[in-house]
Amino acid sequence: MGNVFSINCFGTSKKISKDENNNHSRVSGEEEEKKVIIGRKKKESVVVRGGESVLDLSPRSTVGGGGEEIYGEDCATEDQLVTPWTFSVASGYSLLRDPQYNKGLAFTENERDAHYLHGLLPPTVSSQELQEKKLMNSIRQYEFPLQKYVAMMNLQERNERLFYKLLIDNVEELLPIVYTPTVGEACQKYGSIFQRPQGLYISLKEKGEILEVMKNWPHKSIQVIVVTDGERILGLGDLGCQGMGIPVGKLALYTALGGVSPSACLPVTIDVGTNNQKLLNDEFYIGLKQKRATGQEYYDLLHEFMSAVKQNYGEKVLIQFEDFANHNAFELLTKYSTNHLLFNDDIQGTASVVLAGVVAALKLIGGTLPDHTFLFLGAGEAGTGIAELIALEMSKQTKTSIEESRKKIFLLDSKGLIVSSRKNSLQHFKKPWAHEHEPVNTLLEAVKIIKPTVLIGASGVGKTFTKEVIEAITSNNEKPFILALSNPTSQSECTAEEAYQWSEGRAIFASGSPFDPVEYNGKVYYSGQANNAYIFPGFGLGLVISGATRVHDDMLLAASESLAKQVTDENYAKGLTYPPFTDIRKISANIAANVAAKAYELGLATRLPRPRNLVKYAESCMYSPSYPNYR
Ligand SMILES: NC(=O)C1=CN([C@@H]2O[C@H](COP(=O)(O)OP(=O)(O)OC[C@H]3O[C@@H](n4cnc5c(N)ncnc54)[C@H](OP(=O)(O)O)[C@@H]3O)[C@@H](O)[C@H]2O)C=CC1
Ligand SMILES: CC(=O)C(=O)O
Ligand SMILES: [Mg+2]
Repeated sequence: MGNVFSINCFGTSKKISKDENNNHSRVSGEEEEKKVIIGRKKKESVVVRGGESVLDLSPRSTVGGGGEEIYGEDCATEDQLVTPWTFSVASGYSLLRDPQYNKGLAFTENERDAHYLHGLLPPTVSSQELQEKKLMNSIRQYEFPLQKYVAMMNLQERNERLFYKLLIDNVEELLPIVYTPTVGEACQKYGSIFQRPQGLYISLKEKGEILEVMKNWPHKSIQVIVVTDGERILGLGDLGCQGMGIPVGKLALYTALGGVSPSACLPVTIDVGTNNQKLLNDEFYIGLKQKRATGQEYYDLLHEFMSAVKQNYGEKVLIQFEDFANHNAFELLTKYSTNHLLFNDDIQGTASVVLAGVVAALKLIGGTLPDHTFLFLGAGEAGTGIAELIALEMSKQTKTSIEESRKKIFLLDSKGLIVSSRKNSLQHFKKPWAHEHEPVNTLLEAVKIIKPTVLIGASGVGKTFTKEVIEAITSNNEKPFILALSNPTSQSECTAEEAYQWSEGRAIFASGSPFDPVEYNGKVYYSGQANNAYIFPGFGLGLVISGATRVHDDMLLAASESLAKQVTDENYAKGLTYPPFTDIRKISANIAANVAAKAYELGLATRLPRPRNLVKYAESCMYSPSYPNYR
């Protein structure tokens, strides 16, 4: 059996084996498979993969002027198949098609010369700023948000740095495209708009082989994984495998908003089937066409996944559970949070962002946190998660028990107010909220009887904050704080316009998906976006930079405190309870620093010694989308 030798950057040589068919096997090893073009070397170009350079095996020209095609398909027959990846290609052509390194027209003359790019690009050399301007012009011309989403995803697949530059520089304009609300529509239509796969798909078919499947992912140094099983995608229900849009979108925010390097992010969708009949009937559906696996089969697959993550990426990779249905979400969180670095964004990230909004809102609505009475529509992951963190903070402030603090917080589910007479039939996460109270069937009745000062919608059902509901809360409060958290916009409990109109301009309002400013009675009202996107990127960065081993509730409080502190007088003057997303990288660095500080304080940080200035350290760790210069 012959061998090809490659030279690694430390000057030693390493074998690339050939299999029995004389095909070059993939470069193996645990190193990051990171390609850095290090320049022309005589007639071969050289690619460094994870500290190892591989002599170019790219095609030579053939008689007749045509290039020998890269993947050897020309020589494939039905009997003799070829393996597409057995040829390692390092040409200018492949550089242009590698989103991690591609710069498009921004490749300089020197780079074009060094990397065989002449002729493959038109003569103009553009700046990244000009590329950005051109792309923003083109994106703005699309009529529908979904078209913009597809354009952005294509850009991400073509030129990663330019994608992040656009997203960072135009965050308020593009966040609603790559994230809620448009990502919701994208997930619904994922099968039809599907072009190039993004993220890692792990289905029941991979049972017993998840570790092997994970090794197919090109990057080895993963720091953050966002994983969904697609069963509760925003407020849109079970979208099965098409939920992939969510981990992809969340991780784009980890990079753009939190500065975690894109190659350290891994989006995962676990496909155990779907109970969405419309998708099962859809010929373009991309997932397993079967009903959802449940019970032991489901938990075994999840367990194999969790074990494979630890085995492949180590103890310190952060796992974010996202958009699982609540009948699995709480159980998975309890089961794995003691032995993995993980959190559930819908339960915990949302809690942290809403607590921050409430604390900030005190400047506008008055009183202290324990002075307020909270009423939730929705007692699932978001509702009970938020309620629990508010109660925790209240009991810290009042030095009373959490049971005592819970008495100021009421939740309604689809069957009415959660009260003690329902206790036996309640899901376990609702039980702590079963107050001694007469049954109440509707939200309107509950608002009238309980007289909340803060109303929080986390039901996933749009239009449930009716005119009567908002009038009722306004009649009891000079300034009611109303949060319509459900996503996407179609599921929002009310619109900003409705909140301001029906409260006659008195409500302080925030929502999960963004609303434009509203003009009412000659005054412009601004509403904040109460979305966990404010928290998870900075929260995750804080965990990563401190080398945290576990997530602790006090870290969620630390993130929340930091976010609330960053609301400025200028924001308050506009009625905002969250700072604008335009400052999000600074906000994330501060959140990261507060979370990391808490990790050190709790003895849960392993990155030692502790950096003295954690904000500066967080900033210094953040990914920049500017193009590097290639030798
Ligand atoms: N803004 C943000 O950052 C976030 C927003 N969300 C949004 O919150 C919503 C809920 O998410 P999540 O908590 O995870 O979902 P869950 O499915 O866990 O919970 C939904 C809850 O709403 C209740 N509900 C449903 N319909 C009604 C109704 N008509 N009246 C009263 N209650 C009702 C359900 O009742 P029952 O238990 O009886 O079925 C359940 O308690 C989603 O739209 C999601 O997009 C979620 C996370 C973050
Ligand atoms: C924002 C979010 O995580 C959700 O709506 O599920
Ligand atoms: Mg979510």
